[in-house]
Amino acid sequence: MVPSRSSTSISQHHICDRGHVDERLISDSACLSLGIGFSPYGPNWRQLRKIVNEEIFTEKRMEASTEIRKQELHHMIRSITHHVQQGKLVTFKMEGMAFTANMMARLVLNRRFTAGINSTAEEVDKAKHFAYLVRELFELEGMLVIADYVPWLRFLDIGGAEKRMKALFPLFHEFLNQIIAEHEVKRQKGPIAEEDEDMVDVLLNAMNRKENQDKVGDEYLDMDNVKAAIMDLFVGGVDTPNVLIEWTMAELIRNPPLLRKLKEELDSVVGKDRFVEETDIPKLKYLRAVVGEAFRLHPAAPLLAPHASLKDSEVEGYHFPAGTILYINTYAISRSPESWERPLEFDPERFMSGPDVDVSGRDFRILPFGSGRRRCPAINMGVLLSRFVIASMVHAFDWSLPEGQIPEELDMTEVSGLTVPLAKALELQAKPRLAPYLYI
Ligand code: HEM
Repeated sequence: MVPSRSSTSISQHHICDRGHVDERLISDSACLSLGIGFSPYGPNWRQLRKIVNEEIFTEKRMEASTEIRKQELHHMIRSITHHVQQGKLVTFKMEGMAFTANMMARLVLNRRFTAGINSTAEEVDKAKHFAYLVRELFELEGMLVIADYVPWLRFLDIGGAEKRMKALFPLFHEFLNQIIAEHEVKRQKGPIAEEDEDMVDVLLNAMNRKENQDKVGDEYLDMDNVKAAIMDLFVGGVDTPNVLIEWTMAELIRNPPLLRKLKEELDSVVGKDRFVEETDIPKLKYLRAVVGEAFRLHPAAPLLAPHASLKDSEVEGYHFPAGTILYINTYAISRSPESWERPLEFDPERFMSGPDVDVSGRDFRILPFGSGRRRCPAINMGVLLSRFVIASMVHAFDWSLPEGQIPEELDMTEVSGLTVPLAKALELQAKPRLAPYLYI
């Protein structure tokens, strides 16, 4: 699909929604097709999306979760400091993953993903099991499966993805049942203040509302919808920000003058006696330009999620029969020389004059979160997290490549999948650069 005008047409005429679901993902479990991300357009999706838009990703809840993001970021800084003290390299992806997974797990499920130093043996076991489930799901989602392209070869299960999915889904169901049971126990003890509700509570409230109970058939949201939505929200929020964050760091390491400029901005706005706060971000114009440029050059999900035409349609002379699977190549769009000067160059200066880069789906030259009604519902959170992590990392540590490696030769090879991370995980040396008492 060619850049801007086609995307505009598709979005405006609403011909394009999620019609197709990855066959592997739903074949052995109704789970994903009943949630948000992979479900086809219909009453269930409309209701879940309304809850997500109007009750989950609201400004009020974003504000209420500030402390969770701050605490988890400080965990990340402490974990990196620990590596430094042991003379180890920092694998940026692993630290980022622990941050996003713990933060999302707390927001969605009210529990951490990794165990802390004071955790009991039972908590450690639970955290390990949870980590296993999520890693296995990410790996399977990213696998290239021949049968998705040549369906009649499915019976061969080349690569074994289907067998692994079959083994994984019962474990996921069991895990989700436990989470729901824990929430039910908590909820029976009495009403929960709005600011203490996690996303599971919000979904359970919606399911239990009289308005929903009175509905029938596809209109009715049941426990399977709630479980599928829990998975979507957790999984949707862990990998994508992490991929973007690792790419941004790689670009900064490869371009030392840009890294220096960002550090100078951070020092002048934040100083050296405290860590970055989310409230600093509006004053950090260069930071916003750096992250915007990373969204342009490295969209985490380059083909978005698969879309499909809902009816026979004509767009700019191309005919799309109903049911055509459409992949929107946002990677090609944001690297198109028709839209951008020097499109392959990482140059935050392009966003330094004028308003901030718009990644909300209105500027069809840059669509890291998609566009139209199936665009990411968590754009504000995704942008905020990416800016907050990059600002904090660049401000709290001096970063350099391991001995003998030079920035210009950093391996920027990509690996393909649902998301596109660096093929070789970024490994860096870190040195704390702020007042020493902050790292204790
Ligand atoms: C940098 C961060 C993020 C990026 C780049 C990103 C990107 C995307 C993209 C490209 C899509 C598909 C859009 C389409 O197919 O048109 C999507 C959908 C979705 N994202 Fe995000 N996302 C991010 C953060 C998050 C977070 C933090 C959450 C949850 C807490 C989340 C939850 C979802 C969900 C539920 C959908 C499915 C929406 C639907 O089909 O109606 N995302 N995201």
